[in-house]
Amino acid sequence: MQIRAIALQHFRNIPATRLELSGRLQFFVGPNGQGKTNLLEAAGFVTALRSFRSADAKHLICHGQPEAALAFSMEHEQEGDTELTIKLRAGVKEAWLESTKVTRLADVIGRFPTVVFSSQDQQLVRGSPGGRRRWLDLTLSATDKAYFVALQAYHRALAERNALLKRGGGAAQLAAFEQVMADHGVGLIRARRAALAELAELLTSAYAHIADHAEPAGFAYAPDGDHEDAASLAARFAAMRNRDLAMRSTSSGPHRDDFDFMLHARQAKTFASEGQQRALVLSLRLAQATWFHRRSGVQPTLLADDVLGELDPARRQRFWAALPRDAQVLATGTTAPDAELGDWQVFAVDHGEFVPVEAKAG
Ligand SMILES: Nc1ncnc2c1ncn2[C@@H]1O[C@H](COP(=O)(O)OP(=O)(O)OP(=O)(O)O)[C@@H](O)[C@H]1O
Repeated sequence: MQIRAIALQHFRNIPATRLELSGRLQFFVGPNGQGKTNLLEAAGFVTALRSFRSADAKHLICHGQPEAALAFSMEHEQEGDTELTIKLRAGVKEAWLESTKVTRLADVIGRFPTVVFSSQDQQLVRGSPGGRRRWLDLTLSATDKAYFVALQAYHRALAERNALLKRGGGAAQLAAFEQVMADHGVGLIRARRAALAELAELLTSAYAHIADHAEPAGFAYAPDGDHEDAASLAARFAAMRNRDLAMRSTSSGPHRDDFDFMLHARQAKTFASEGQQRALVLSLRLAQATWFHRRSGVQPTLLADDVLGELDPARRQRFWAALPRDAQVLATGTTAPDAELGDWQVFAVDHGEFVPVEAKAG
């Protein structure tokens, strides 16, 4: 997939802009706080109609404006030239594919894959389980509609059970929601286990490209209760009922799953060095890109937010060499990219304005 044009209005600090993107490599250069990440954040919207850094859409609308608009023209391996338009208002998000309104997220999620490489990614290794779960759920949801549907159904039933627990609800009603959660929950556990096994192989191979030494990398999946079938998961929910009534929320289940990053069969969050953790999360994003491509046949657009600057020159070269040759890359940095890293279309970013920088002659 290649994004050929991006038009934004009142998105964060970008008043109005239309960028025509030519070729495979675009670089957005400028000092801190000018709007480089905002542009990548907008581009990332095409995958799941949401921001990769803010859960709350109201932060995305330019201060003092009632709404923001984002429009994308994309060349797509399977769908040809496609236009996607998104409008954001306080509490309201609407999207159109061509001129057809999108009514279900399931119809677009993952059709336009992007992968973000962010300087915040080390939080995936070191931070709370919620961030890792969100990453895994998005990676699976984007390539497996059944997973996305099961995840939604599980979370709907979980929300209903929690509401009932707060009201001190009866056993029969709780059991009904537990059955729905169990039916969908076992599928989530199974899919997560299989995906992490496949992603671990991709992670090890990407890590070997980026790091100085090839080291076996992977994940240790820690499901919050390992259940092979719905009956055993339902029994677990039932067994927790009294405790959950006292806590007024569902204390265990797939919504509490976690996994650790492993390097050399040791927990990366405690044993890996800063540099190893950085190489690990870059490898994770490469693995995610390969996963998307393998599953959908669509080459994701890569959004590299100030990652080149973080790497020493040797790793920068290796990272670059590890990217798929035919992937579009939108990258940001505070200094212009090295010429040897490719033939970039460069835009200077200044207070939300994007100005094409002419390529130097010769
Ligand atoms: N809703 C909003 N309305 C107006 N401006 C906003 C809004 N949200 C963020 N900003 C502004 O956007 C700017 C941040 O832009 P961005 O995060 O893209 O920076 P950047 O160019 O990537 O910088 P860095 O190199 O520091 O990462 C800040 O000046 C911030 O005040």
